[in-house]
Amino acid sequence: MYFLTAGESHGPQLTGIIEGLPAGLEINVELINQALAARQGGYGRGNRQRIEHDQVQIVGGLRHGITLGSPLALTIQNRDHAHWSKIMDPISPETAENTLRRVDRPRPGHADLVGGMKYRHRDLRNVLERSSARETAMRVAIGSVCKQLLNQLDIGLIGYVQQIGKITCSKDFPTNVALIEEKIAQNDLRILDNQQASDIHKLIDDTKRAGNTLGGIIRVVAENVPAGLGSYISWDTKLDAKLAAAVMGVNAMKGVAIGDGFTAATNLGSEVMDPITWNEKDGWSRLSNHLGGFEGGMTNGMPIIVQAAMKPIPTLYKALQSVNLKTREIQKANVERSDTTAIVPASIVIESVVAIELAKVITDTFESSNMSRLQREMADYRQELKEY
Ligand SMILES: Cc1cc2nc3c(=O)[nH]c(=O)nc-3n(C[C@H](O)[C@H](O)[C@H](O)COP(=O)(O)O)c2cc1C
Ligand SMILES: C=C(O[C@@H]1CC(C(=O)O)=C[C@@H](OP(=O)(O)O)[C@H]1O)C(=O)O
Repeated sequence: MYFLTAGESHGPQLTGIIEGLPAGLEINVELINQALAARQGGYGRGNRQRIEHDQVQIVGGLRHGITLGSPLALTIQNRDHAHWSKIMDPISPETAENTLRRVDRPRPGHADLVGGMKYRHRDLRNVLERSSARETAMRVAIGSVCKQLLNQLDIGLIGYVQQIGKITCSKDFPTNVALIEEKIAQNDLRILDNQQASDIHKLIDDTKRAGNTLGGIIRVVAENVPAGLGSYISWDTKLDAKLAAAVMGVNAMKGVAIGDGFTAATNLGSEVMDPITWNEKDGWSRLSNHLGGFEGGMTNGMPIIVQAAMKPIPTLYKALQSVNLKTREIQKANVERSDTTAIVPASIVIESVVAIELAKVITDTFESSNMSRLQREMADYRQELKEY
């Protein structure tokens, strides 16, 4: 299975294609739209989200709500395009008015300067339109399709916010997906400990007032994943490596950890390895899960735990120093309308890319041209693991 996205932030639409989904997979479009709405939400977002009302259209690969096994094609309209139709016209030549509105003061921390240098763009809009995290809306739509596939194989997963700026949002980290869903539904920060919400709202408000931005840490948990997905055989078959690449592929991510991650490096072996146990009913298991569900690049049957560190948003309303591309004068960086923090939507994006990687490894591992056959194969495999 693989996927591709296309589309600019203020272009007409986002487009996505997923190839390699089994035929016979029931897709609930409402669930995709719910995930898209969740990605638009969260405290700390900028005004763009008041304009957009993300809804997916499925324009290929689906008939009567059931996949055909052909490529699934999805689109999401950019409502804001209506205000940018001249500047973002795909066909007509650039107008004189547009030339005056070129972006020429690159923002530190965004793709502007290096993207301009590499592709030799003189209008940095040609870079920022695609480097914008607007594209993550499509990854969430694709992720929701993959999550539905996983759910139909009894695998659950959820992403939530663990830390915002310097505030740690919970001391306990449960692995029960239903429990996490229940807790994060109680606030607009996707945090477990609702009592912290007002402190965090204040932190975001103060940061916004100061023209500054915040990052944070996201945690994703996947439960009931069978052991043995991925392989130790070669470096590029390790599933933890693929997850790390997918997570780092999300805009603004600066770190990925599996399980205890960097903390494992400072602890003793006895505090990090997860002792093995067995019982008749459940088969093989572990007494703890410091390794986040991975050994040898393979799932080991424990919940998968992935953490992602997101840097603060690069566009600062109190802009940092930059240099004008045309005049070479030192000037303040360009300010595009921006989020103060996007840690909440990013938690849904990270959940989505983890779902995509899990769906990929499953459809690549098992015979997956038909969903009920895949379900049968997966059930047989789970039974075999139990009896090992
Ligand atoms: C959901 C989400 C929303 C974002 N919103 C903004 C934003 O409003 N302004 C901004 O400058 N960067 C925003 N970013 C971050 C930039 O897209 C990102 O920093 C930029 O593409 C450069 O890539 P890099 O940080 O991965 O190096 C957002 C990221 C995500 C995941
Ligand atoms: C459009 C989205 O996020 C955008 C991501 C983004 C960036 O630089 O990454 C910059 C902002 O773009 P704009 O200037 O158009 O408001 C965000 O709003 C979205 O998440 O749907």
